[in-house]
Amino acid sequence: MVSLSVNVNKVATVRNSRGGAVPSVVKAVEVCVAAGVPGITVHPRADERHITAQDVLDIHAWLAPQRERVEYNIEGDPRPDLIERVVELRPDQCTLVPVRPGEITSEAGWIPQRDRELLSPAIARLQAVGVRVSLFVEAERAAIDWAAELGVERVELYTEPYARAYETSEDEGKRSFERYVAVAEHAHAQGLGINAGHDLDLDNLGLFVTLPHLDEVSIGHALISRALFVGLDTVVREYLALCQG
Ligand SMILES: CC(=O)[C@@H](O)[C@H](O)COP(=O)(O)O
Ligand SMILES: NCC(=O)COP(=O)(O)O
Repeated sequence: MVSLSVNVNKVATVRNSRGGAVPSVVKAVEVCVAAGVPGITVHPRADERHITAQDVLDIHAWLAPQRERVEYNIEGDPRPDLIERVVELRPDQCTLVPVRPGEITSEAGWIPQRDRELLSPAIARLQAVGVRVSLFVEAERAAIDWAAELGVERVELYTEPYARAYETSEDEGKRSFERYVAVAEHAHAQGLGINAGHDLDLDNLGLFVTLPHLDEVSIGHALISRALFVGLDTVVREYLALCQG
């Protein structure tokens, strides 16, 4: 079975659009856990445009009694303050994701053979306190070899190219998926665990979860977006009932 880690960044995006505490990110985590998810993901960015340092702590505190059955995955670039926070909290997993100046969302995996001075000390520091490290990579053999060389436990395959191909047509999606299959086999042969994420949704996920050796998918944008529409009808009726007395 593939583990689902729900990324709650988007809940914080809505909250931050107005300030204050609504909607509560911890409450969203609570609902996800009550629904049965085995994982929660956050991606605290340096500018705190969604998940804040306080959210990382609050979610950690709420998850603490659940950690036997719910994994906490903190994603981000290996900037010193984030690595120190992760070392202090010791979540189950830290996914190291590159950041490009000005990006709206993640745009690519780590480029093989670059950023060793940045990645190696961060990986060593995290592993020394028992945090599993996953490296966000393109679905390419060279990226897998680079991850294996760096000694991480897992890779997270960047699935946006697959999502875009699937959007074009199911056949394109299948062709793209075959590339991921070959890369997953290669990663598994090197002893790496396999995660995947970015723009996975209810349409493209069915095929993707058949990827050999897939351990975990992390999904945020599409899942939270759909939750709005699944819930909107109920909420409008609640408000109508009050307005109509
Ligand atoms: C690594 C990855 O693909 C996702 O975590 C993505 O970066 C989500 O971050 P945003 O919510 O900031 O777009
Ligand atoms: N690691 C990917 C993730 O957490 C969620 O990505 P997305 O579903 O918001 O694109």
